[in-house]
Amino acid sequence: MLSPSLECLRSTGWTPWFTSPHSRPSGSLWRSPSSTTRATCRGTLTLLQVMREAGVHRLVYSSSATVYGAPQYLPADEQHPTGAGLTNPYGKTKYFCEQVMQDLAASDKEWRLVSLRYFNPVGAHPSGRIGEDPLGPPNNLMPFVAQVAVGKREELSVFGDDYNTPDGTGVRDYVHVVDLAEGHVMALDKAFSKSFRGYASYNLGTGRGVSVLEMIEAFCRASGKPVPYRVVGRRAGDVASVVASCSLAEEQLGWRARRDLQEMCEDAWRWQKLHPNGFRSCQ
Ligand SMILES: CC(=O)N[C@H]1[C@@H](OP(=O)(O)OP(=O)(O)OC[C@H]2O[C@@H](n3ccc(=O)[nH]c3=O)[C@H](O)[C@@H]2O)O[C@H](CO)[C@H](O)[C@@H]1O
Repeated sequence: MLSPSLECLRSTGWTPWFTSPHSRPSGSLWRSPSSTTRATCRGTLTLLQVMREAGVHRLVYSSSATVYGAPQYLPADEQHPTGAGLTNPYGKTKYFCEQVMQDLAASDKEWRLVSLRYFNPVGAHPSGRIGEDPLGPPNNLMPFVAQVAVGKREELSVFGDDYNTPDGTGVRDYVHVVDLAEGHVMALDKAFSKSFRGYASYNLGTGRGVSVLEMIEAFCRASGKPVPYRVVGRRAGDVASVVASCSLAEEQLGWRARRDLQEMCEDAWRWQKLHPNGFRSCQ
């Protein structure tokens, strides 16, 4: 199993490797926690093993704000404890992989490992040609809202309005996918910089919290379409608020999110409107 990957790594030699979440997780991860663990942990461990065998030591890793669990303070910075009170299996796998990378970096000074803790990636490429195409009903908020706006689904279920937040609905730090992509370029620069060795993690968010109701309102404004919704019970594993402190990424990577909520909604809507059936609409 390892040999084709090993060959590929050896031939490229210097290439840093990314590993991404196997899919946008959420409700589905509760239905099959063991496959989430298998896909995320086994894939990362195999990749690290193959990299070591091939003498490739640079990696930009896709981690998640979920490693903070229910945050003890906000905005959560990189010093915030991780691993305690994790609310879902996906967060546990990301925490575990981060721990393995820290141990590797401590055991061998050749490693240069950069872990990016994504907050809530949303939006689409501004061209409207690349966007999110969930398989089945979307588990995450923005793609669901987009499918309601385009008429594919009747209404959104708002998971709880009794949280300790300004309007009672969950607050998250949504970040435009293009900002996120730019964060990866900066992280690559870091992995290649002469002064960097070992392991570092960075939050990628905006530092601004947005509630579910604010998101619905912003999407209606961007699309000019209504988004009917109904408040239902809380979703298992959800926390009230998660907001990033991104000053470390700004200081050490030179990265800052530049796109606001309106732009996230406009770009997601452009993609959804042009591709009501996702990538199948491209054929
Ligand atoms: C519990 C859970 O699975 N958390 C995952 C979900 O985080 P999040 O729960 O942060 O993201 P999300 O987009 O699923 O939900 C954002 C907010 O919208 C609310 N909401 C969401 C969908 C919906 O149909 N109605 C609704 O009200 C939800 O309760 C939350 O307050 O996605 C992240 C990636 O982006 C991480 O993978 C998290 O592990």
